[in-house]
Amino acid sequence: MTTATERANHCTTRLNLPSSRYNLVDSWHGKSRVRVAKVRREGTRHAFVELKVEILLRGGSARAFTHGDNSHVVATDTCKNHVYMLAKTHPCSSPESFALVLAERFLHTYSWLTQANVTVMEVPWRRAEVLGKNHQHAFSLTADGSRKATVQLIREKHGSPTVELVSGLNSLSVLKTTKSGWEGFVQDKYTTLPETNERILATTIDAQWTYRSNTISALHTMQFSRVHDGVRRALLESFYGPPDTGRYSPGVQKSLYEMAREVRKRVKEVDSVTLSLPNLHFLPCRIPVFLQNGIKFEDDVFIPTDEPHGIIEASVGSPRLSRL
Ligand SMILES: O=c1[nH]c(=O)c2[nH]c(=O)[nH]c2[nH]1
Repeated sequence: MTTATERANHCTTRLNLPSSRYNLVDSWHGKSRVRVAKVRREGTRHAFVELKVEILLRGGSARAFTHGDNSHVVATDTCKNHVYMLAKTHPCSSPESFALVLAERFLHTYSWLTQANVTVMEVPWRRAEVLGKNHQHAFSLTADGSRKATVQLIREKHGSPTVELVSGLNSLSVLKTTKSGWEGFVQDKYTTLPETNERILATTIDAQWTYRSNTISALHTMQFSRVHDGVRRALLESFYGPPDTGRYSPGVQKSLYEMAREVRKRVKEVDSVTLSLPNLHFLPCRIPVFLQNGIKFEDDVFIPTDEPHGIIEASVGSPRLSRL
């Protein structure tokens, strides 16, 4: 679920670095893609959740790498078992809460660990609707974006552990057929793209956000599902614009900024928002057979492409977070 470089960035170095050139600098291990599903039964009405979990543990196991001494290694198989054990008692109602409790469980159980990183992705099953009614126990898989949470829990020498929680909404695909353009960009001998004030705008939103309150006790009482719904609504409503008129977008960059600002404006718990928006091009269909037959492109027939695509990313947060 994460790349090795992301994991390396994640596992901030707290080791005493060895002086020799080829010593172990840092190490961690864990289990990836642990899948678990939970049914919560409230009478005949069931709730269903499927999670994909990744665990990375740091601390105490350097000698397993350098000397083959596994005496302080929690087997990756054991890591997996903790996921199922927790699912038995935890409602699994939000990836954030599950990740937080799981990370705490590792630090609490194994005293030599200095850090537990847990990422939980929720598979987007939604309650089925039949004849306009919510079904009691049937679900369908949607392409409506999925929730993700990453918790980094660090044991401090004195006092309680510190925590960093990043929530995410991934792969939420959106499109609008007008009220989008791209003009005024650099023109030089390499430029071939014509300017336009009429085009399709399509993207797949990947959003990540951090929280203003970053203490374990504040996070334990946070209503993550309400926050998530608020973030989703802010992103979508900002991208779409009002239903009757829409809102003109002069570029993905401006849309992204407006979307992120809308999240911060509406959802008070959110601190910084990072958005990654691919620009999924729908090319005007001006193929030779159209031209030969005198058929004009009238903003009607397009050729959808997914490769290559533009990629526009930015973080929006308090001024103290700004690097620009
Ligand atoms: O909204 C856009 N932003 C860009 O940076 C860009 N670049 C491009 O070729 N088309 C677009 N569209």
